Amino acid sequence: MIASRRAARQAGPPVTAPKPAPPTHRVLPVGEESHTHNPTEVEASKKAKQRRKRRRRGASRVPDRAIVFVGPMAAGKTSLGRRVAKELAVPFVDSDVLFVREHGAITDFFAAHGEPEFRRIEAEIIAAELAKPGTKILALGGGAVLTESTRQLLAQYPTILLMTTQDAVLRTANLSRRPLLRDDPSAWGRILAERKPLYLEVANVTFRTDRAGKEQLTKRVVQWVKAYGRKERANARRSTTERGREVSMDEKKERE
Ligand SMILES: Nc1ncnc2c1ncn2[C@@H]1O[C@H](COP(=O)(O)OP(=O)(O)O)[C@@H](O)[C@H]1O
Ligand SMILES: O=C(O)C1=C[C@@H](OP(=O)(O)O)[C@@H](O)[C@H](O)C1
Ligand SMILES: [Mg+2]
Repeated sequence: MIASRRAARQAGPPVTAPKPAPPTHRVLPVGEESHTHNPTEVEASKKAKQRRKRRRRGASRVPDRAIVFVGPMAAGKTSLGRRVAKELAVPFVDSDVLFVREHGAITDFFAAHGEPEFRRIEAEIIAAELAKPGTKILALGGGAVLTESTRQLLAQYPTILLMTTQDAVLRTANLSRRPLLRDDPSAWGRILAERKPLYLEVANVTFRTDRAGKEQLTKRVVQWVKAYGRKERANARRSTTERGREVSMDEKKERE
């Protein structure tokens, strides 16, 4: 054993086969590190770094809590919310998806337990999700605003209302998964009329989803979210400075 170790020391480091030269025109996947001096790869790595920096800067402008989507059934909360989350590189959560995961299909649940029980569990799911820290996009079901405790909670979160028309909904949406529309699609307008004041009460901004494509809307909503975050940060900085000034004024008075 000792002899063989000595022999190994004398033999020097193990000889390995030379590594194959890196391919010269490999396009690096986004975010992959590179330690090569190949000019193409160095350039690609620089661009990936810049992209990551931009994303970090973008994320830092976004409010540090949930950004909530509300609005009538099939207005686009789930589909647009998911796109906006992807663009901002933050998690996406849908309260209906959380409900279905725990309690099964919403239509079946309505039939077996009724709407009030659905609303009770829905409100619990939303409150629990809002209580978790961190930035995320949270899409609610269309009737979530019927619950007063949910409306009160939403006052503390940037809330985006997506609005559309019955014609657009009947053209595009799959109504079979929505128990309130399944048997009577034209109930959409009546339900909206009842809920509209509640949507307006909780919303900070409204976007129409029947007047623009998903891509354009995603960009506009992302811009709004970033602007909201910037304003909020500027206000927080201003009030900290003002508080600082108040303290120093008090100290001054005490010294006099
Ligand atoms: N501009 C748009 N923004 C969002 N959704 C749209 C738009 N145009 C059409 N749609 C379609 O409308 C439907 C909205 O469904 P969904 O996102 O589930 O709405 P909600 O979650 O508000 O009930 C989807 O089929 C979606 O593809
Ligand atoms: O408006 C409503 O009362 C409902 C809307 C649905 O969500 P979407 O608004 O995502 O369709 C879902 O929560 C449930 O079917 C009840
Ligand atoms: Mg939805």
